[in-house]
Amino acid sequence: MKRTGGSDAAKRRAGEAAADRVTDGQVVGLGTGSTAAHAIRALGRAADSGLDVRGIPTSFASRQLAREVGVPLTTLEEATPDVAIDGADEVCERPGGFDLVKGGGAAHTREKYVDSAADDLLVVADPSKLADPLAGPIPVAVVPDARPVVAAAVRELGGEPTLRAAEHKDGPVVTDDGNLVLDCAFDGFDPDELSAALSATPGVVEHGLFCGLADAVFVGTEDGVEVLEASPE
Ligand SMILES: O=C[C@H](O)[C@H](O)[C@H](O)COP(=O)(O)O
Repeated sequence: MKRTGGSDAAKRRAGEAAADRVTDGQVVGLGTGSTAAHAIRALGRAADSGLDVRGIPTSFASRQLAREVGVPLTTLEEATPDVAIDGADEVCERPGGFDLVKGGGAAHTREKYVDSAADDLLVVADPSKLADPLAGPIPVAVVPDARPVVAAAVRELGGEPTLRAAEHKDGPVVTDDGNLVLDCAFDGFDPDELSAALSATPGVVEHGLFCGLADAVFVGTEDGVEVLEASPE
């Protein structure tokens, strides 16, 4: 579920600090959400000042924003991202890295394959996103016809699925790829085990657990940015 606790100034500091890590000639996975949007805007300004950068968007929204602010775009067919900058709904440190819950904006399917393809994943967040342990719910994108069987499988795993409703239309949220989202609440879970079980469920397109993918987390605060680097395992 989308957490809305952090201030926009904290999100901006995180986004700008991560964008600052991008170097000339790099291809950047452009995450989705209000925090990643600040990184995209910063990359637009950097491109304007002469930085050679190309972005691979993870959603309709990040593509639109990148176009508006002047980040040149490319695709996974043409390039591999050197780095991805993406937000998160929850961040929890683990040995050797971080576990994330993503998908509050229903973009986690594209985010997962773009973030996974990047050499480095930089997460941008505010302190309200730090969690230990992860609490969820876990967004699960499903093929629309498969919703009842995926919901039954989630209940078998001990979860309670809720079809995500759209805010400004009657009916459910439909993802950029035409899928539905089940927000699945669990009363405590092991991220690796749950991730594997959800990935193995027929009808699941992608889920919002990103285990061990992130290399660093930029946490914007009211007066600066704290950078959490993945600790050695
Ligand atoms: O589907 C959306 C994404 O996973 C976002 O990166 C995540 O929800 C965080 O968004 P925000 O920075 O707006 O809190």
